[in-house]
Amino acid sequence: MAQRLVLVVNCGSSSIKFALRREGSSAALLSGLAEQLESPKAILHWHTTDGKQSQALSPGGHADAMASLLPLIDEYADQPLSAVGHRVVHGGEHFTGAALINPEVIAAIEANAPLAPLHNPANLIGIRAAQAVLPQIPHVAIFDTAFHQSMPPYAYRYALPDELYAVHGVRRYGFHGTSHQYVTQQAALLRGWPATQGAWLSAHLGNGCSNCAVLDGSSLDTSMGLTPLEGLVMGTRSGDVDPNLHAHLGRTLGWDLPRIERLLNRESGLLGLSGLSNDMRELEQARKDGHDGAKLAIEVFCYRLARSLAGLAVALPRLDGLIFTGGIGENSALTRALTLKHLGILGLQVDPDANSNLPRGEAGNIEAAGSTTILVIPTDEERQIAEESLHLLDASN
Ligand SMILES: Nc1ncnc2c1ncn2[C@@H]1O[C@H](COP(=O)(O)OP(=O)(O)O)[C@@H](O)[C@H]1O
Ligand SMILES: CC(=O)OP(=O)(O)O
Ligand SMILES: [Mg+2]
Repeated sequence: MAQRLVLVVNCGSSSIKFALRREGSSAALLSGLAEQLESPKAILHWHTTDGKQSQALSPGGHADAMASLLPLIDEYADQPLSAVGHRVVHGGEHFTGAALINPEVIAAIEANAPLAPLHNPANLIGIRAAQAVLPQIPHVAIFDTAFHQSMPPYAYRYALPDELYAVHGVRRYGFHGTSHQYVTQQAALLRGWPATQGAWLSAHLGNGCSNCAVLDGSSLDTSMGLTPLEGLVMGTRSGDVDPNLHAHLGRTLGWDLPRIERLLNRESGLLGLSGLSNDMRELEQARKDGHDGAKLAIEVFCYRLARSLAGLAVALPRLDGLIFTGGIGENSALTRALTLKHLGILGLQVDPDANSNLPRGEAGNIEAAGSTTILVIPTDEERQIAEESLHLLDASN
């Protein structure tokens, strides 16, 4: 039987990441990014075995971008698509795994949108745009939250009156599950273990950042909560603040909730601390050039990351290894080194040469002799989404 083809769509607020994947293959036939949508700078980049190319897009938003990238799918797909797998960030408690998209699933994603205001609305736009252009093919939703449904109540409950959980669903959900699951499986395979073995801490550091404690293939705790704002310092998100900040800003500055939500989600994190940028590459350069804000932002980012990892370690009976992933985790030797400076308490010691000289895009060990394992593993959410989409189709046939 021919290996099946899957289109993976990860629709963000101003971008669409996509990949065309063949079953069982580690490399994508085609992968790309449509970014700065709804602006005059809207552009589509894609990467195939022929190399990298780009094309300007009309500033018409997600639906237009989907229509523009479809001819590429037609060009590179050498057989009909079997499925379209969509990343969906918040699935609430409804979804412990992948779901075939139908009107009820769309309604559940809509119902969870207030809990992931930067993500779910964009995910829905992507689903609708893709369904409009590919109506005959099964569309599958893969939820960031699903992997964390294994957390025990003592990890997912807030210390709030029961009614808020039982009636209103206020609890910790966790996100980036696809990535935490993928990299912990890869870590086990690198050890020569079955994919679901081991006691791991995983740090997914992209625009959004979260940590996760995984034991034998199950998430036991994670740093994000009800929404993707809790926990670590991120590109533009504050991560944890004193919950009384809201009342304080309301009383002292007269700020209403939308203003505070914008502050915490879009104006804070690395961007707010540095006063310069949410992009770690720019901050590293600025730090070298003596920019105090960039230096402070990186220090806070790394200290808070280490503090969260040390806290999550209590979820595990032992530690087989720490994994760095995501754009920052995979590429920023500085972030890894500064974070690991705080983590001697967990038996983690970095080898500076291994850390600085890791070949880009490859998995590798960066621990010093005698240290607990420290790995850098490129995440591949698209691969995991493609595989889970096909598993769901197989299970429902
Ligand atoms: N070579 C690099 N050095 C330091 N940071 C990097 C490097 N490459 C990418 N990054 C950082 O990775 C972050 C984006 O991560 P990514 O995983 O691509 O984000 P997303 O969550 O949108 O998928 C940005 O802060 C970017 O600056
Ligand atoms: C959930 C989340 O934060 O996702 P991203 O990193 O894509 O923003
Ligand atoms: Mg990402």
